[in-house]
Amino acid sequence: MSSVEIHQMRDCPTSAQMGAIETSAMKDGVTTGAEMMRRAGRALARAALEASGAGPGDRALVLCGPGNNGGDGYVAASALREAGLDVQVSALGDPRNLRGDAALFVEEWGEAIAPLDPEALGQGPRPALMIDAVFGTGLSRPVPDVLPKAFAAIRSAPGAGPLTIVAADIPSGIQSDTGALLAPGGAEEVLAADLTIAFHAAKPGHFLEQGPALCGTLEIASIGLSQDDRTPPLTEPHEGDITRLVAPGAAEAAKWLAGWARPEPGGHKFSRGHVLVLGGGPGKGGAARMAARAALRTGAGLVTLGVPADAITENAARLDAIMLSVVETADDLGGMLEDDRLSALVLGPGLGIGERTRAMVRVSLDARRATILDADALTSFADHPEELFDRLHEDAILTPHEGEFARLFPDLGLKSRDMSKIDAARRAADRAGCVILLKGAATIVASPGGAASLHPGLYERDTRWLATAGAGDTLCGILAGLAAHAPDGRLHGAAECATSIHAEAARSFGPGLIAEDIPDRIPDLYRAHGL
Ligand SMILES: NC(=O)C1=CN([C@@H]2O[C@H](COP(=O)(O)OP(=O)(O)OC[C@H]3O[C@@H](n4cnc5c(N)ncnc54)[C@H](O)[C@@H]3O)[C@@H](O)[C@H]2O)[C@@H](O)CC1
Ligand SMILES: [K+]
Repeated sequence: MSSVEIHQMRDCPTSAQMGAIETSAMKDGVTTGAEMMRRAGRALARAALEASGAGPGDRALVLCGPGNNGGDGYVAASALREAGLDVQVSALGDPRNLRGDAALFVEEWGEAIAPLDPEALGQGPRPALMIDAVFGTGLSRPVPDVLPKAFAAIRSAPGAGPLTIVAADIPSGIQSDTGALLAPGGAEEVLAADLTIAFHAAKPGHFLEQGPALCGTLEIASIGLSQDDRTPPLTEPHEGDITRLVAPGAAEAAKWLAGWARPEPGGHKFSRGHVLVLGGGPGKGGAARMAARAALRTGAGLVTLGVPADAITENAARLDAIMLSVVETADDLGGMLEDDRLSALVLGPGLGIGERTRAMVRVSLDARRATILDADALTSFADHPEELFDRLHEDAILTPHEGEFARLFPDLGLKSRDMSKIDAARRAADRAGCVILLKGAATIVASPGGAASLHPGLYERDTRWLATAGAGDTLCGILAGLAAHAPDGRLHGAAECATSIHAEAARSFGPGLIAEDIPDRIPDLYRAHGL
């Protein structure tokens, strides 16, 4: 199978965009619908044979739906038959109603097609492999109850060996644009695949909400559509509204990191940027110190921590290369910002919630530096988010987790949104007038105007060890370290790169990771990428 690893720069199209890509390829004579379906179904069969280890004489079951996803299933059924397996096909809906390419492959299959009947399927024997080709990108409403019932019956049918379930494009029930599971409660366990073969590109639903829990392993199969011409230059925000999938592989990461993080030859510390991290009072300094250390490790030439006078002694005892300044009030901060070599600001980690923080955010934003707002700097505006939005500008970035995001954008928060996480971040970026980095297992970076990228900390880029106290503070610091010497208006690219550095640093440490470990992994990461 011509699969590619997911950590390459790729488009991550919605269902409508996927349709448009296919239509334009057919119009341009690149391929035909039947050819795409044939490639999809054959890739599916090959992957299923490989994943299950099944061979001639083994039983295979193919569940086919009422659309083109079902068409892929009929191709796979014929291919598995050709490979010598004992294949049964079971269909949701009447296969005689299928039109176009799918109908062609029903004819090619030419054998019996049983209705999707849980009782009959539960009698066994359980197959060695099953292909789920019921719904793909066309799922538009909750799946009928018969589907999870059929999956449950097949799983518990009598049989000797294990069952491998392979999903065509996306597990049936997962909405391809949002990752939401459109199925009755409790269906997630029965509908889960061991392997998902996504066609042409990974879709948002593979990374968002319940998607990752149901996909198993994710592989991408080419179906003969050209891939490359849409990929934008590295580090530039993506024009248009196709989400960019950001998880660079080694070669791309090297170029990317060189562009963002490598010092200029003959430069000096000020040419590498000066980051100011603002911190809170005594006993509250850990988060800001971690952000500061991450900024320095990432490549800022200088980092200063600004804290109230009564927190100086404590911080001085913990810091060496990082400088300390007394910043009691917003006026003190305004004074410091007269030095225009201060190029990036971090406000939020451990800063405290309230008027002091709000005043410092106002002064920072008015100074028009690269300004990263996180944690307490966001929560301080929960009651009056418009006051924040009015001041934000294109050199500012908000880095909320879902909880902080919901405080600023209640209608776009996880519990109330009726759109994908990606579109929620896009809307928020438009409303706020700045870049939004919305954290999670899939992190979204969105800019006003629609550019959006998705960084998947999932599948082979699993970052589960990042779910630890203070990890977000180090992300702010990494971002500041890059933004400190990034050209104006390039925060989207800096945010993509920071998310990757953060994730890769965490992954390279692995089990037992705590936030303090993250900055100190960065030198190895840079060296490994030839910086
Ligand atoms: N040319 C193409 O369009 C190609 C499509 N491909 C496959 O086709 C899929 C998309 O095909 P379609 O757009 O036909 O969509 P699907 O096959 O995913 O499903 C759409 C069909 O299911 C029905 N449906 C949707 N939700 C339902 C529900 N909850 N209950 C009952 N019926 C429901 C719709 O009315 C429609 O008949 C992709 O995921 C991919 O697997 C591939 O074969 C490559 C080529
Ligand atoms: K499917």
